[in-house]
Amino acid sequence: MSDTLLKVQGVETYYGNIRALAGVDVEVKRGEIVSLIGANGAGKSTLMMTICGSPQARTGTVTFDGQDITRLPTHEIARMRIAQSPEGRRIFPRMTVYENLQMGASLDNLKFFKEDVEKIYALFPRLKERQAQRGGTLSGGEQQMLSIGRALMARPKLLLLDEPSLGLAPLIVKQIFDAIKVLNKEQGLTVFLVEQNAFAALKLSNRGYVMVNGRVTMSGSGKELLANPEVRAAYLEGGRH
Ligand SMILES: Nc1ncnc2c1ncn2[C@@H]1O[C@H](COP(=O)(O)OP(=O)(O)OP(=O)(O)O)[C@@H](O)[C@H]1O
Repeated sequence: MSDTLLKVQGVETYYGNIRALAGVDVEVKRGEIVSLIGANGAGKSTLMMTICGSPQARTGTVTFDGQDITRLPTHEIARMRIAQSPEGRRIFPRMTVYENLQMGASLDNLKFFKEDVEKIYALFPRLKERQAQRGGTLSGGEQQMLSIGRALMARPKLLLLDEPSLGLAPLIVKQIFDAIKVLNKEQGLTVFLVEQNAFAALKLSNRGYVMVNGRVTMSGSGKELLANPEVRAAYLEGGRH
């Protein structure tokens, strides 16, 4: 079994005539937390969505667990156990917390359902307290916890997180990032994270990539990128750190 879980090679993704990704190479090894940072519109969400198959890459390849998934439909990619907490959380607002978690469970794993829900409640006790409450009435932080919890119900090999800290107070961001650390350390979960909060993301990550205008312009360990003067000037100076 290779160390590499996800490999993105030379990927170009278009919206009509607009090229959002201009030849992206990214690799995530088993057990790593890897972050992708960059400004608004750099192409970060497009890369997440391309990994999930919608939109598909026009050129290049996405390989997951040794298999070329570039042209697979999204539901088959999900069945390979890539789960996503998308930008904006996208929970079901009229369903309860518990029902939202049910929606994340895959038919393949129903025998683990109770155990998996309990694990998520242990990770985010707030969700247990709110289990009968409708998703749309939760706070932003609780909705983010639910979005991550729902993704975890799929028992992912790779968890994709798109801007989990967006719009949340620093204390809540810390709770969520601490939970990601626990999942990684205790369950060995591999995480690929898109963030504008570069400081929090790089601090948490083994490695990181910087994206500018649809291209990866820098990569390194979380520590190296945090210390890099260009990264500091562009993404960290004046930020919360
Ligand atoms: N559905 C779409 N149709 C057309 N263009 C799009 C679409 N989605 C994104 N784009 C364009 O693709 C580029 C990359 O957008 P993307 O959302 O991937 O960036 P991002 O780095 O995730 O930014 P943000 O942090 O603001 O979400 C932008 O120029 C954006 O305007």
